[in-house]
Amino acid sequence: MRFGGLTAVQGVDLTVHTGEIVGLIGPNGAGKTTFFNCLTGLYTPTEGTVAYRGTRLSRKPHLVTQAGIARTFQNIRLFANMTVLENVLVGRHTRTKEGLWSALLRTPAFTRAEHHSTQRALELLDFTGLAPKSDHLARNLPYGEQRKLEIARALASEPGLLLLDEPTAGMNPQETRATQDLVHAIRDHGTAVLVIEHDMRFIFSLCDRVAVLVQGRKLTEGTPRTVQADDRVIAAYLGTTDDTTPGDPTGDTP
Ligand SMILES: Nc1ncnc2c1ncn2[C@@H]1O[C@H](COP(=O)(O)OP(=O)(O)OP(=O)(O)O)[C@@H](O)[C@H]1O
Repeated sequence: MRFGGLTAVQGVDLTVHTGEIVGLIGPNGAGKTTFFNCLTGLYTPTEGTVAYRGTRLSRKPHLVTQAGIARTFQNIRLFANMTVLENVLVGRHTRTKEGLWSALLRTPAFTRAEHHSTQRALELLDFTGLAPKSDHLARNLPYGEQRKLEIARALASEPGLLLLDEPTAGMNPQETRATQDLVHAIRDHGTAVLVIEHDMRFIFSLCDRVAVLVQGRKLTEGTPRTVQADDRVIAAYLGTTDDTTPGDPTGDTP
């Protein structure tokens, strides 16, 4: 993926298996979010294709969601003036087949689908611990619960792969621990998880595997223990690789 003269992501190949949590780490500007944006159709890669379960993915975000990939964003993107339940229901739209006319005419098929969606959304609120706040406006939730709601909304599309972009950013240690438990529970329910995060303690205790991006390329991939012990990873974070790190054109260590 190129932006003018800058190659933000190049030749990154990453497999996430069902029942696995994979971490994607790398210094600021390494291309992590760009990689997510290429996967989810927000960016059209200047070269290459994106495939999921052997099928080439559409470049339209809602079709990517329909194909089974859901995501959360670095900056929370909730419908602030809608309730918690309504936010999750919005996440169901790619899983409901009823069209505009059946909605306007409130056909029996539409009513059944609506009932099923509400049931499923309530189950997800239970699962994420937000059920007692289902009728609260999203904007009135504390920060940690807003992040949880984003995850619940993403899960509403019943993804096979969930992409989490910095899910613990701005959280206190208690909220971070709760998020870790939630991600484990999601994995245990059979959803593959790929997570970007700067909190290394969180990533190394959460993930089964970790991939490291540096200047848009995959530097290495392995178990948390292997990656933690890799001198090249430490050098990349400190900006002491042979190449200068992005955002540090002098190559000076911070
Ligand atoms: N829409 C865009 N237009 C131009 N350049 C972009 C765009 N999006 C990302 N970039 C550039 O691509 C590079 C990778 O950015 P990206 O946000 O993917 O990195 P990141 O690893 O997610 O960083 P961070 O950890 O700081 O969020 C950066 O140099 C960034 O400035």
